[in-house]
Amino acid sequence: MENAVEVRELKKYFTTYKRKFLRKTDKKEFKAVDDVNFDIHRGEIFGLLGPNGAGKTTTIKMITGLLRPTSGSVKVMGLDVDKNPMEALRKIGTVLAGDRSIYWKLTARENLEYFGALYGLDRKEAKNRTQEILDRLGLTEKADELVEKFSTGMKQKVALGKALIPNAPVVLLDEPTLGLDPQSALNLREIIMDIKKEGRTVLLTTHYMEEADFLCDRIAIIDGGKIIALDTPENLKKKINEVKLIKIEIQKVNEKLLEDIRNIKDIQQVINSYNSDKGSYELTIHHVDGEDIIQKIIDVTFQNKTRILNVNVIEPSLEDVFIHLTGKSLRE
Ligand SMILES: Nc1ncnc2c1ncn2[C@@H]1O[C@H](COP(=O)(O)OP(=O)(O)OP(=O)(O)O)[C@@H](O)[C@H]1O
Repeated sequence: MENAVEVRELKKYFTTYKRKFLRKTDKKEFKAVDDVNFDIHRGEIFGLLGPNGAGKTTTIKMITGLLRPTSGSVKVMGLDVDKNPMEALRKIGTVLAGDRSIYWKLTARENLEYFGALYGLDRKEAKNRTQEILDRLGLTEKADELVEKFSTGMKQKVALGKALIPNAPVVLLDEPTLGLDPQSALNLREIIMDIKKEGRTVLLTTHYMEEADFLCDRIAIIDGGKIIALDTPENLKKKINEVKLIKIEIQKVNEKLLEDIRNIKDIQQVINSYNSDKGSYELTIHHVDGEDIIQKIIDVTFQNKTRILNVNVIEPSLEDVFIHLTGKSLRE
């Protein structure tokens, strides 16, 4: 068996109702996950990326058995999650995004020992593994303090400890570094690399492209409930090699200016974002090597009475690949 996780023709349709005066009207079917297929190889770090509402959480919940699919199947280490839920779930350690399932009124040690018992470890094993994990996460000194007194980074580490306690072959981490300061995020990324070094498989969702680029062996990009690309970060970047990128920083922006730039020949996409540190706008412009393209952008901007503060020709990053494929920024 080569694959740690196999997802086949997975679908989750939700029925939604538009309410009118408390009466249910307008029944609609919403396809949150729509025929998703992928394999996660043993020992790899696999990233699942997508804009808000793309279907990541719904997919993950079906992999961990928290949600039943409308149709399709998920196998974890060869075990069908629907047919053998208990056995399959013993193969996955999980941290869900914004996971409040660690107990703030317990200490870090009590939390991990408790979850160890839930995963069926005997008392001695739970104690030993707890100590091992506390050491590894650098939490030993604070192990006997209440989690409620911990910083966000430390709470996140305890949550990661919860995913590690069952010593499962697959570890599922949903946004593990969300809201962490750079040092804590770096620290957590090193721990994720260590999990891989032990030969375990990691499924990771993240909003940080650089993190996905650095950590993941392969990445699936999901949008509108469908996988729209799946490859190594390098290959994904190669896919938009023919696309050139220009970033311009401008003082102000309006719809007409954006429209005028979009109408320039050979320009494919214009993404506008506000840089609150600088108080200026940044346009990322995707084009296919048009002639005098920078001059044309400058002319149009000038005609719209806007000052250009900076122009840069840049190499595509994974974030640009993502924008190119989905038309959206990951942090929109
Ligand atoms: N119980 C539900 N009933 C109806 N619609 C739902 C339900 N759960 C999720 N959805 C919808 O399914 C879509 C996918 O949601 P999901 O939470 O999987 O997205 P996501 O990719 O995890 O997004 P985010 O990055 O914002 O967490 C969304 O449009 C959401 O509103």
